[in-house]
Amino acid sequence: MARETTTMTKDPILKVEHLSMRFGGLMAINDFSFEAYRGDITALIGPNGAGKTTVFNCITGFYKPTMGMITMKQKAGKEYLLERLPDFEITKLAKVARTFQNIRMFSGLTVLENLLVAQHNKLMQASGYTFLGLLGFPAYRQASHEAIELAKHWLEKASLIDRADDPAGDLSYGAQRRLEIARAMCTGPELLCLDEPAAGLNPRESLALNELLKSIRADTGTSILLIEHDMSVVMEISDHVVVLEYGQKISDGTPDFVKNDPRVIAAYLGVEDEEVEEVIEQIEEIEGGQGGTH
Ligand SMILES: Nc1ncnc2c1ncn2[C@@H]1O[C@H](COP(=O)(O)OP(=O)(O)OP(=O)(O)O)[C@@H](O)[C@H]1O
Repeated sequence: MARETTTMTKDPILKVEHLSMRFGGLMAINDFSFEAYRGDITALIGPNGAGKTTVFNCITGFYKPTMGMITMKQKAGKEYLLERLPDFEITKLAKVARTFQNIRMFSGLTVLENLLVAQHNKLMQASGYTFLGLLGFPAYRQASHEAIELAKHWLEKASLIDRADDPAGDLSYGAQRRLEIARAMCTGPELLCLDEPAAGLNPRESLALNELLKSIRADTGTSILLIEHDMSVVMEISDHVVVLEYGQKISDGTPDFVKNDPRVIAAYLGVEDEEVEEVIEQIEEIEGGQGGTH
């Protein structure tokens, strides 16, 4: 497995160690370890069926791994073993939020209401888990005002403020994807996990997504972990790329390092290990040939 060493001095927010996940006779993830660094956009890539979504489901509590340890280290130093937490506590306590490959939102609620539902926990707490909200209790009124302000903030960021009162189901596909990200940001995550955020987007929507993710990284310092097939998105916005093939890590480093790694090139071309060198030689020949024409 190829690994670049320059990233090793960074501060990890997420450590996945010796993760394995078995489905009956299928070992979907086999002794997989990697780290995501604080403040980085980390991309998890690999061919279809490599195990990316399974890793995500283990991190976010949808699956309990067969083996392995997943440690989330918050900014303030507190650590959580995610494989031991139920999924709702992974969001609430560990501050890990996620979006899904298939968009999940309340399409009959307005765009703004979707972001308020995401802050339900905070509002319930302010109501003392009783009817204090109905009585206009000051602490509840304050929390409710703050929830609306936070929702508006993320609607601005996601370029959706003009659509705040429209039903979420009326938004275009690309706008729904941005709404999902805004909704996840309203839970105040330290780690935002995005499952194929660019899937089905046209080039203009893809560009808007890139800008949103880069602004989240720059303005909030939130770390982002994403699964993505669209290499233009991965190479444009990622600080760090981890590559999976058949449930095992085959490469780990910067986008430049990974895209030039022979194992990665071979995995994407679907060749056997013993053919890797041959494929690299062919690629070099082609690149050499192209170099002469520029
Ligand atoms: N719940 C499950 N039960 C049985 N097998 C599963 C389950 N979830 C995933 N798998 C299998 O585990 C392997 C990895 O699947 P996974 O969806 O994690 O891959 P992926 O890299 O996300 O693929 P894609 O890029 O196509 O979404 C596949 O062989 C898949 O069929």
